[in-house]
Amino acid sequence: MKFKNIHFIINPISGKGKGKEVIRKIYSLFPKENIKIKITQKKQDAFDFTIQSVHENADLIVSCGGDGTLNEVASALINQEVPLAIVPIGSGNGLARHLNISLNEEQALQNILNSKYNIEKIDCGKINDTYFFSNAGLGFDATVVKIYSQQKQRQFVGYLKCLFFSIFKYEPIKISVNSKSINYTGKIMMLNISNSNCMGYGFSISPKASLQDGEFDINLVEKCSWAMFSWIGISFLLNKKLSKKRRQFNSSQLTIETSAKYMQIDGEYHILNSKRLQISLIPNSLNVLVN
Ligand SMILES: Nc1ncnc2c1ncn2[C@@H]1O[C@H](COP(=O)(O)OP(=O)(O)OP(=O)(O)O)[C@@H](O)[C@H]1O
Repeated sequence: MKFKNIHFIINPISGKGKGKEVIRKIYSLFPKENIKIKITQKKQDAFDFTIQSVHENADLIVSCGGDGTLNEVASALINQEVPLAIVPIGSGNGLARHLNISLNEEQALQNILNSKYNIEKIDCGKINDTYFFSNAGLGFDATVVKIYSQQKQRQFVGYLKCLFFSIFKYEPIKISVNSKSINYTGKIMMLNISNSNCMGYGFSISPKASLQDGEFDINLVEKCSWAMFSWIGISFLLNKKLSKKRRQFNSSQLTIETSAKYMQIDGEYHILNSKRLQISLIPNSLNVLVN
């Protein structure tokens, strides 16, 4: 095995408690002298444990959890040499899918053990003081995530239900977006900023997004009727533009002024405490094991 001091950061409740099963598998697969296991108990633990692991000279840090845990571990590794590996046990797993990491936890662990992955540098995103790795959004997708975060059914069917309920809850929001490629002020249905090409569950609204191109792939959907928005939803599935209300552009820097009270960041619900969002891409800032 290539790595001699692997630290596993495990969220035991991720993916309906799959984390506990992962702990057993790690102990059965990896030599004890080469590993350290840290189990999170609450939000922020994964971030703090990762910072600690860097100081303890870990040569690989493995996030075993969903997108929330992954966001915390990766945020602590920006501009550090030590690489990140992912054992995806959440529900969406957007970044892991983009990186072609096995969604079977035992296989993902075997691939780390047998050094099947390569180390590559990827771009990361920053919104004010918060990092993101997969995608972030304001408007409709944020409403879906907000409703999803309040319910217990954390699987695809649950997600579809939230999508349906969001149609009745959602109100278009006022926004002003400024970047080198677009200046837009008006009401929107949604604004999604993608670093990776996958939002979770294999679903993508920006299939050309690359983690290594130095730019975000951005989709802005202007306020429109629900019939038109549904049509645009179909355009996302077919990967065709189909409507002038959907604008697509690339940028590495954006400034947003918004009346929105919340947004989604890597599929997690975030309350906004500022009306001004400074969004920037940090190129080649994270070392990740990829397939
Ligand atoms: N022991 C714990 N008990 C309760 N919550 C925890 C614990 N450890 C971490 N958390 C928090 O649990 C939340 C959800 O974690 P995570 O996203 O990894 O799993 P998930 O919700 O199953 O996956 P996904 O986000 O892909 O649906 C995170 O906000 C994390 O900080």
